[in-house]
Amino acid sequence: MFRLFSSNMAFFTHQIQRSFSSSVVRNVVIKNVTIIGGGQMGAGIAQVAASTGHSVTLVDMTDDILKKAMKGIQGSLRRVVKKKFSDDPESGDDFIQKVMQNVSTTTNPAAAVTTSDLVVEAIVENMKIKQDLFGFLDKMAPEHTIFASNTSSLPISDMASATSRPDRCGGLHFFNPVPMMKLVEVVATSSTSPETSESLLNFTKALGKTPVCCKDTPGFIVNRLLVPYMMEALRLHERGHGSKEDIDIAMKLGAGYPMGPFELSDYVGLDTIKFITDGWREKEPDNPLFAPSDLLNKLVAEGKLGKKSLEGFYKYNK
Ligand SMILES: C[C@H](O)CC(=O)SCCNC(=O)CCNC(=O)[C@H](O)C(C)(C)COP(=O)(O)OP(=O)(O)OC[C@H]1O[C@@H](n2cnc3c(N)ncnc32)[C@H](O)[C@@H]1OP(=O)(O)O
Ligand SMILES: NC(=O)c1ccc[n+]([C@@H]2O[C@H](COP(=O)([O-])OP(=O)(O)OC[C@H]3O[C@@H](n4cnc5c(N)ncnc54)[C@H](O)[C@@H]3O)[C@@H](O)[C@H]2O)c1
Repeated sequence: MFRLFSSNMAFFTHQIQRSFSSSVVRNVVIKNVTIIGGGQMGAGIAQVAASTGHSVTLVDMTDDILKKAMKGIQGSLRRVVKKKFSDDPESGDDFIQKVMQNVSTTTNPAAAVTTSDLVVEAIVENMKIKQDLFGFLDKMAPEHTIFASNTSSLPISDMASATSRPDRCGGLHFFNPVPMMKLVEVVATSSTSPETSESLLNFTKALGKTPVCCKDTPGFIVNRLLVPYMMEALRLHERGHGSKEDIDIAMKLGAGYPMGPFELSDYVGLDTIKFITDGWREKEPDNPLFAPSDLLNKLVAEGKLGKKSLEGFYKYNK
């Protein structure tokens, strides 16, 4: 009798746990966010999430990188409050202080995800490294945690396949500079659950951004159009058909772009542009849109990665 009772209890407890965990999974209200990678994108995402009241943990490989990221966030916030609190600088200072208090940093990703509702990875554009990270974090994060990638070009489904939660994986593709750019591409794979997509869409709206829904196709919407354009500008220059300065002026004044293609490539990072096109070319070697550029390869080999290394197509001051 007791055995029957206890086995029934075990059954009911199991059912309650299942329905509880599935309802948690269904309704993820994102409050605690872990961002992995404190480079230009990760720091920007952390800033925007913290500015909108989320509790953010920023993870990178060394304390020095994290210190630099926090300094960058503070600098960017100063630019934001200069506008937002132009006639009340004291409130601006308070705002910065509150936002900075919403961000903590660590070099320990396992500890960072234990209370996380959402993990956003913004590390190097390399599938193996991203898969290793997702596979590792999958074992550490709670069941309800959603994993999102900020990848520019890699299949989200391949990253999701490294986890036991493909239904809770998706893409959140932000644009550089994150505090200024209004768009976020929300990417669903064939395994992403509608509940996960909804949570991600609600999160982007809570950040004050405008989301668009994308399929898990190379470059989603923006990069599938923008990257071939930047590469064609490079090849046009390599053919001797225009100086980089003239091409930049032409696209700004003739097409209304805020930056020319060389300025924008430097801004994005030449290593990132190369990672993107090399990856696409591997899959479609004959597609002329993904043809390589000797000049891009040379600059990256020399460590001239654009604005972040103070030299790319152009030189920059610190
Ligand atoms: C490859 C990836 O996967 C996808 C991508 O991200 S592709 C890249 C997408 N990004 C773009 O296309 C960016 C194109 N460039 C731009 O929109 C603009 O040049 C820009 C917003 C970056 C800068 O604007 P611009 O007018 O040229 O320069 P600037 O005067 O310095 O800045 C304009 C305002 O933005 C603010 N701003 C610029 N960067 C900022 C930052 N990082 N943080 C906070 N504020 C910033 C400035 O404070 C300034 O404010 P103000 O109008 O009150 O003075
Ligand atoms: N640069 C852009 O304009 C842009 C725009 C949208 C998306 N993206 C994508 O965002 C991602 C990051 O790009 P970024 O420009 O910020 O690069 P970045 O080089 O500025 O920063 C990457 C950061 O990740 C850290 N990192 C690398 N491996 C790590 C690991 N295993 N654990 C913790 N930290 C790690 C690095 O130390 C570095 O600080 C890439 O996937 C890129 O394609 C870039």
